[in-house]
Amino acid sequence: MSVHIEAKKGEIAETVLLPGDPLRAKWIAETFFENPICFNKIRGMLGFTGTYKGKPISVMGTGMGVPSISIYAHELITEYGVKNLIRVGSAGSYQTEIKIRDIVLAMAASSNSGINELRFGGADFAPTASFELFQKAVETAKTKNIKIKAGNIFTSDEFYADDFESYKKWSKFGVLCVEMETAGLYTIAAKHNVNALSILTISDSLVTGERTTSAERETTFKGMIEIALELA
Ligand SMILES: O=P(O)(O)O[C@H]1O[C@H](CO)[C@@H](O)[C@H]1O
Ligand SMILES: O=c1cc[nH]c(=O)[nH]1
Repeated sequence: MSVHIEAKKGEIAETVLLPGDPLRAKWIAETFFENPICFNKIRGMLGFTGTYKGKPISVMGTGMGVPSISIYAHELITEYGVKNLIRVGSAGSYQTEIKIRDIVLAMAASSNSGINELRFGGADFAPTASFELFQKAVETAKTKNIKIKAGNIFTSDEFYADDFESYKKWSKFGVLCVEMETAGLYTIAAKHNVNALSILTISDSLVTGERTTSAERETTFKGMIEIALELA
């Protein structure tokens, strides 16, 4: 048991899928895992372990934002020996050619979060994906005939920005989409020398104003889960 997770040692697999939404974690476990068992209910942050094609795998919600995912990533790695942390999240598109329901692999995460400024005394740290997981995800998507896009994404501390137009600067520099956790996840994984990858599905577009419903965000983003499951 750690501060925020009530699982016993050995109850969490080496590979954990990490959606922000705990109900997406429940849906993933019930839809894709064989014999899922719930290992965490603390703070309603549901976590499950089961198997997929006979291999152990876990899924757990992270909550929203860098501080929340950083707490869970830290405890999963240091208390439970987790080696592969795969975020399966939703994101808002920053580019005309990145459409609703497109899947984006985050190669790196730019951010306005203060965590790394704090950590590195004002210098920049570039949080990047695990090459091994990234390569495996690209190969899996190819095999399954699932289209993906990959590149730099933006991890924001704000969902509701004061200046809506501010996204255009990032868009101009080729950043593909925005979400709220990846820079934190990649940094904690780097610190502990384990693997992390964020696989994102576009839920809305800042360019066109289109958006999916909350129900869709909870349960219908199957393509990214099908890729993530093969990374165990
Ligand atoms: O769908 P999830 O994984 O929660 O990800 C995105 O959705 C939340 C905002 O609605 C933030 O957590 C953002 O990163
Ligand atoms: O963080 C997020 C997630 C989805 N869409 C956004 O605009 N922001």
